[in-house]
Amino acid sequence: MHPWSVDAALELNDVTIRVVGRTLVSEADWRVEYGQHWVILGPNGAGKTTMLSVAAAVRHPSSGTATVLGRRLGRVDLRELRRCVGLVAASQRLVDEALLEEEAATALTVVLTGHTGTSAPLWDRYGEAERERAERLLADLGCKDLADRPFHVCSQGERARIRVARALMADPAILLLDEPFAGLDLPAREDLIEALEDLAAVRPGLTTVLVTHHLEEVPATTTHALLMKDTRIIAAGPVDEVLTGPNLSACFGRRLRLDTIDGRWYARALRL
Ligand SMILES: Nc1ncnc2c1ncn2[C@@H]1O[C@H](COP(=O)(O)OP(=O)(O)OP(=O)(O)O)[C@@H](O)[C@H]1O
Repeated sequence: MHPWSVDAALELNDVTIRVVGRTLVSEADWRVEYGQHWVILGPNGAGKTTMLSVAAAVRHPSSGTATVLGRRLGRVDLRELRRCVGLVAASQRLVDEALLEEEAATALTVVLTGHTGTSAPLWDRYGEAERERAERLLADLGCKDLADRPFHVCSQGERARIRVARALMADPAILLLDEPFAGLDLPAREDLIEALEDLAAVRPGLTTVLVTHHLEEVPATTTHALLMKDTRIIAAGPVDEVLTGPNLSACFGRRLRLDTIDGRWYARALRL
């Protein structure tokens, strides 16, 4: 298929993002095709979350153009566009979890609120079909048995998977995950990675973008990688071409060695 004959899931051309007196992203060119699975890596403050906020139709470029799901930011109603984008970000709660905790909402209820994009459940909007869909999504994320468990008693790892199920409830064309592994212990991290790998198999059309600091957290199903440093993209493309020792060393400013085991990536500092 010719790249110009079809809209990309995401397309940034020469995008710069400035806030008062500060540049957060400089001259970014990035194209994500439907069905691709990207990881964005880079040191603290490199601009990863800012890039994701453009993809989530939360932030406009200060200059350049950004197209999300074929719609150009600045020309469309962002709220409408945001409904087509699933976002899981600890820093940007789309759901008032405190409220749901207070009401002892179950995991299933939390997922159902993703259908209406609301903090509280709107029961008259959920029928049998939505209920079945929410149960199926919990099963897809390996949380089938949690449906009736109050969300507030679920472990951090379980909550992380329930949040992904909630984000998928609106049937987004693209799923954005900003450090979804933060605060998870090793088994919970591995469970979430496995759930994301299973998701890629079950929903081949879904496009995903994951922001993380750790190579160990990159799912084996990842197809493309983007490395950022000091507001700039320093490499972007197929994962095998981008995730290399020299590229990661340049990105993180340390001499790193990269190993792959069972399709996953591991990095450590080179010792002399
Ligand atoms: N609204 C803002 N005003 C001023 N500076 C900001 C604003 N938002 C972000 N920044 C700064 O821009 C830089 C890039 O932020 P961003 O969150 O995109 O980085 P990141 O790569 O996701 O970092 P981390 O890995 O630490 O989460 C940071 O130094 C941050 O402090």
